[in-house]
Amino acid sequence: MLLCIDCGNTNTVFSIWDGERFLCTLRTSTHHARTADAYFTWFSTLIKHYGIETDITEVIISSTVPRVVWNLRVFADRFFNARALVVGKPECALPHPPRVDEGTQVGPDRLVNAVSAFDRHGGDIIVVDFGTATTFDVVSKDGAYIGGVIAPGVNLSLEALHMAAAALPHVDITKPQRVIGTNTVACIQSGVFWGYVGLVKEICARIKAERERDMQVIATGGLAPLFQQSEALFDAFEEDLTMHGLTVIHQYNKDIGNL
Ligand SMILES: Nc1ncnc2c1ncn2[C@@H]1O[C@H](COP(=O)(O)OP(=O)(O)OP(=O)(O)O)[C@@H](O)[C@H]1O
Ligand SMILES: CC(C)(CO)[C@@H](O)C(=O)NCCC(=O)O
Ligand SMILES: [K+]
Repeated sequence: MLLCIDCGNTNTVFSIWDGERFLCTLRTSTHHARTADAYFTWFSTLIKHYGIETDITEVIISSTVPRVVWNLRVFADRFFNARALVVGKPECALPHPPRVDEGTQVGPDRLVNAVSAFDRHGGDIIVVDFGTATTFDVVSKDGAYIGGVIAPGVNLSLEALHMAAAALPHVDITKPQRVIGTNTVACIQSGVFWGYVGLVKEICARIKAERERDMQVIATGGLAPLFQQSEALFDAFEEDLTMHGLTVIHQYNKDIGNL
């Protein structure tokens, strides 16, 4: 079995792939100081709680936080006797190398999203990922990541308002019924919710215009369904997009004899 680890700036997600389906998905907050032993304590407790029979022999990691990789590698090595494949490292091959400016370190989560979307839908795709940042990953017709857009994440924008303005409270995102807020909370929710609806529409329209073609828009990340409620911003929502991409990249490295 393959353990897929997707480490974002806010949350780290573990998912076990048995070759046909994901047996479970476990989420913890990202802490660079968490040790391999601490990961295992947490992981084994939950696996036992859910009564999952696991036989993990392989591990793949995507991490947007470089400092956590070392402890995750030790975790894979110590507890599963596995040498982890780490996306973005030279030893991890990708089906299509990214076409970006020389010296650019594309976020591994974005590379994984591009591979995943191409595997499921073919090329000419925009992936919108609502994580710590809201990212747009542009996938060419032949499946390469060719660039994109990075905007502040929804929760980050809400947090920034609260942090910077003494009179603004912490607010959770929700879909407001109206645009004109008649209290502070409603005003903030309107600004962020409708602001992001506009941001997604405008950026996707401009990407399509720049590429001079229609493109499918695939959304992922916990907040995507909330935004889809307003109007059809995306052609599809795929909760497991990044995890699926990790399985595809792992299989690709096996197929080319890299593992
Ligand atoms: N209705 C909602 N209101 C507020 N937050 C939500 C809602 N639905 C999901 N979320 C949050 O969205 C986030 C989705 O996680 P996701 O993995 O997409 O990104 P992240 O963990 O925030 O960022 P990163 O992957 O960069 O660490 C979770 O933190 C979850 O608590
Ligand atoms: C943009 C984030 C933070 C989104 O998780 C991540 O992909 C990242 O750190 N990227 C590095 C820069 C880039 O992707 O161009
Ligand atoms: K993510």
